Amino acid sequence: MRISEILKEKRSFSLEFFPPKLDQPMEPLMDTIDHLERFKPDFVSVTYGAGGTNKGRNNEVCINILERGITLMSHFTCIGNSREDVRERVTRYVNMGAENILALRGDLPEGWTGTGGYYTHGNDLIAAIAEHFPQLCIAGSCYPEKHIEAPDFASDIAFLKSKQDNGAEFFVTQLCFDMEAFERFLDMARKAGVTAPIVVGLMPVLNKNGVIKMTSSNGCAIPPELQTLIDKYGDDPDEFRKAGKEYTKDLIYRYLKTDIAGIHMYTLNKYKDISEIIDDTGIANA
Ligand SMILES: NC(=O)C1=CN([C@@H]2O[C@H](COP(=O)(O)OP(=O)(O)OC[C@H]3O[C@@H](n4cnc5c(N)ncnc54)[C@H](O)[C@@H]3O)[C@@H](O)[C@H]2O)C=CC1
Ligand SMILES: Nc1nc(=O)c2c([nH]1)NC[C@@H]1CN(c3ccc(C(=O)N[C@@H](CCC(=O)O)C(=O)O)cc3)CN21
Repeated sequence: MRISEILKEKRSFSLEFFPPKLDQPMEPLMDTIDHLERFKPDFVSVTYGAGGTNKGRNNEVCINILERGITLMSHFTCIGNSREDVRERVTRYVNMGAENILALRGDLPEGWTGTGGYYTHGNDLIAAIAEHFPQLCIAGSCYPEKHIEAPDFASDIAFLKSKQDNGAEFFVTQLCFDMEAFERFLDMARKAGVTAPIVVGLMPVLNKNGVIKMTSSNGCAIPPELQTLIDKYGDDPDEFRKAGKEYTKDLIYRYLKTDIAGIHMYTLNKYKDISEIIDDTGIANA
């Protein structure tokens, strides 16, 4: 199903998985999906390896999701893809039966200054996919705390608007723990004419290093409450996870009070804590 159609009817609840590295087995991920399938997510996304290291695994996981009858949205990036590569890979993806795609520039591999491919940014990739694959529902990404490379908010939001103009039908946000920043962003985007639904990308707080790595590499703030958690339980992974789950649930409640189109939760390929968060907050039944 096209996700844009789902978003017309309800607030979505969705999950994100990443393919295992090439030398890792598929079973743990399959086991995770087996466990999380019962929540009947409106869709699931599958990430796409930077530098193309696990593109093959992305395909495998996508096929599996479709075989399960779950609505799929694969990530797809410009990194290292010529014009022909994009045409070929997206054609293969459409032929699998997929109807949705998250079109991204992608993370630049260490030392790179550009995508090393024909397209240079999310917005031109979106335009190309929209032109050649009108049957696909295209999503783009957006940045409540602005993209780390963007010089200012105004330009980042102008590029966001151009993604919509180029054919993106909805957006998924970067992780954001700072609710005030999020509300400001939402306001700015709407004022700039971004009318498409905005689904929140949500990173569960389960592991100190994961949180620090993702926030610092993406230029996201660690609000005082989260910093307190790090200071208090940083040396005790179990206690951190316990407190982090409560923090995550609270974050979800706060997001649900805002004008968002859905919650897209990173599963980090784990199911126990994720299931607990979904059960306790009831987000799967909203
Ligand atoms: N937010 C999300 O849900 C997800 C984000 N990502 C990551 O997000 C990152 C970037 O992907 P996108 O959002 O597609 O990047 P993007 O191309 O939209 O933006 C990247 C940077 O370039 C600037 N920019 C955008 N269009 C431009 C243009 N036409 N000319 C000059 N500058 C422009 C932006 O302000 C930003 O600083 C990657 O690191 C990707 O892997 C990955 C998965 C999901
Ligand atoms: N810049 C950027 N690149 C991405 O690939 C990306 C985003 N942002 N934001 C949205 C989603 C979220 N993604 C991710 C990817 C990894 C972790 C993470 O915590 N990884 C852990 C390892 C997890 C594990 O293997 O158990 C880490 O320590 O890197 C979180 C969110 C991928 N996506």
